[in-house]
Amino acid sequence: MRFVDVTGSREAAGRSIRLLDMARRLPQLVRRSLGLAWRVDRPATVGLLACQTLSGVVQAMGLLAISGTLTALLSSGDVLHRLVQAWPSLALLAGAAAVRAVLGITVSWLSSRLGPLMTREAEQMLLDGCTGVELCAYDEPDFNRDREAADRGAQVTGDLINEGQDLIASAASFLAGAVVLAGVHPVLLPMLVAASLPQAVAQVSAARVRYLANLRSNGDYRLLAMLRWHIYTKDAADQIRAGTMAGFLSGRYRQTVARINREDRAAADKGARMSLAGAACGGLGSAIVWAAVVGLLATGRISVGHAGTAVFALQTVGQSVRGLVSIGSRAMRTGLYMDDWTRFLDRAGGFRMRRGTCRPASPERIEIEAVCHRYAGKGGDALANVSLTLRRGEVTALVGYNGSGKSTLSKLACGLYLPTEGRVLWDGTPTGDADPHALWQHVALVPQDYARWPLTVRENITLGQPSSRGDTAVREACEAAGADEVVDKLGAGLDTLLAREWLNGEELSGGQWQRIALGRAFFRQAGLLVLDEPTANLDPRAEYRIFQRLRDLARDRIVLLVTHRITNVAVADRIVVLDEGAVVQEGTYQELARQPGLFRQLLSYQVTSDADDEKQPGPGLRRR
Ligand SMILES: Nc1ncnc2c1ncn2[C@@H]1O[C@H](COP(=O)(O)OP(=O)(O)OP(=O)(O)O)[C@@H](O)[C@H]1O
Repeated sequence: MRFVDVTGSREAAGRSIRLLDMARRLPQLVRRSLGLAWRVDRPATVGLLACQTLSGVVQAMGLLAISGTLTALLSSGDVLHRLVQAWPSLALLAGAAAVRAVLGITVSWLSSRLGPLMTREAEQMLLDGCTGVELCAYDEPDFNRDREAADRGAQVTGDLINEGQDLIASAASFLAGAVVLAGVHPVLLPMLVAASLPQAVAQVSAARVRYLANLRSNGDYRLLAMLRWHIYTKDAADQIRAGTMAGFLSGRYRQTVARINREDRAAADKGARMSLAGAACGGLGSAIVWAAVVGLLATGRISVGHAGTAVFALQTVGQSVRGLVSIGSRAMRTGLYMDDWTRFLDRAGGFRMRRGTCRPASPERIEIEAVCHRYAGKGGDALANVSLTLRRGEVTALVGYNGSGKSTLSKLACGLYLPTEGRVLWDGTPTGDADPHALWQHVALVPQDYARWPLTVRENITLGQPSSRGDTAVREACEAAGADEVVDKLGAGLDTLLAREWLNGEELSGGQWQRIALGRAFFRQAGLLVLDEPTANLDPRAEYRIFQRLRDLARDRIVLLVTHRITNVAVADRIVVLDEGAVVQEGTYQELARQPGLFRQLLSYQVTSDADDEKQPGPGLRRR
């Protein structure tokens, strides 16, 4: 059981991390991190840049002060005279150190302020991106994989500001040291950079190895997240216990963790070997540079004071080159994750809603014309050549076996899916040409798996869009759905929070939740009401009330009802029977009940099972 990256495109991207590639992309990364920082907090971004620039300048001044101090101290004359001569340089040195310390603290304060803001902003942008994709995106494995990768990218966005800042600091420090070193003797700087190259190559290679290992474990990380969710949330807690599944699930978890650990260990070992080889070559290179300094001093090409300055400058430049490479490779890895995030935002996984701009009115007629629909990755059509007209004032019922395409057809009527072939027309406008949000203003949908929002009852009914009539409208909708009885028993009425796990929250039964879900559909003044198995969890009295109300509701809207309760579909003006994605019968209850066909078959099963129920006393009756 493993999630698989079908295209392998991310692995290919990971393999492309090379030193030159990194050098090319680092400025991009810094720019991108600064761009996001600018978006969330401009003064802090300006402050950061100013502090870093100042810090580099101060460091260069400090190095020059070292040169001045050493030259003064090593010159001839008595000690007091030499100290007096060295005094201004010493003061500059101390001042530079103090200013750098203050700047360092300011930089870390500003970075810690910006980092979390950037992460939250990146998450928000991702959420906005997700709500703007076509519903069919969720049926595509690639979309789900890209979305999860983008989520990880959003999480690490905040790290990039620290890494970006460290990079700028190392670059400033490198520049300061390089200027001073080049002043001491021009041969030293290129020698030092050449000596640092092996370490740079090793560090980048090690970062690539770690990123690729992480990429290979990506599917396993997703699996762990899924298992964790099922193991520790309430949803399946009863079934894990009653089904004694705990051992099986944690065994699966352990197996997956073991796979990740194996990958991690192999990457860590390989990375360490690379770093060791790089460090050995780097050490040899450094020894050559130091030997060059000694050679220059011995041959009188540089003074003792300059040699002392070279020592400090070499240390500074060496440290900053190592910093540039190690932070650079870390930033590169973060950048690859961030690439996943930006790529997702740019294309919304390739599923951004791009429909028309027509703003349809509340529909009088919905015409479904020769519609075929095929889900992603499926070999056959869920709907094949379906034609149907839904009219305001009518209740149309869809019936058929499981998987016959009823829910798919209802979602096409709502414009949630666009048909792969054929058209769905709202008063003549194809759903693909309409502004989707304007179209959904006219839709009230109770799907089979309705959401149980952890919000108050009121918000669960209004979906955060209260009407001008306030609670009166909410109460009317509750009454229509039979949810008034539920609300009356709740401690805080409409203000009750429907989330048991939170303080003062309440839990509802399955049927009570269904009444709330119906209440929210009745509250919405929408021209199309779609009820998919609206009474599956209701008791017979509540079910009776709902079906009684349907006729009233249909007076000024189109009602589409999907149900397996065949005896109840008599309420519908028209019944459409689906079988394997095709319409096989259409007519009134009386017409279809008389004709031989699937409807009569379905009806006979239900009537027989109802009659059997009547004949066979329940267990309680038998006991008596
Ligand atoms: N999101 C999806 N991705 C892929 N296939 C899907 C998806 N939703 C439904 N299907 C497939 O489409 C076909 C029709 O499903 P649909 O949910 O429309 O049937 P239904 O008649 O509503 O079934 P039921 O009575 O069980 O609710 C089924 O074969 C199902 O497997």
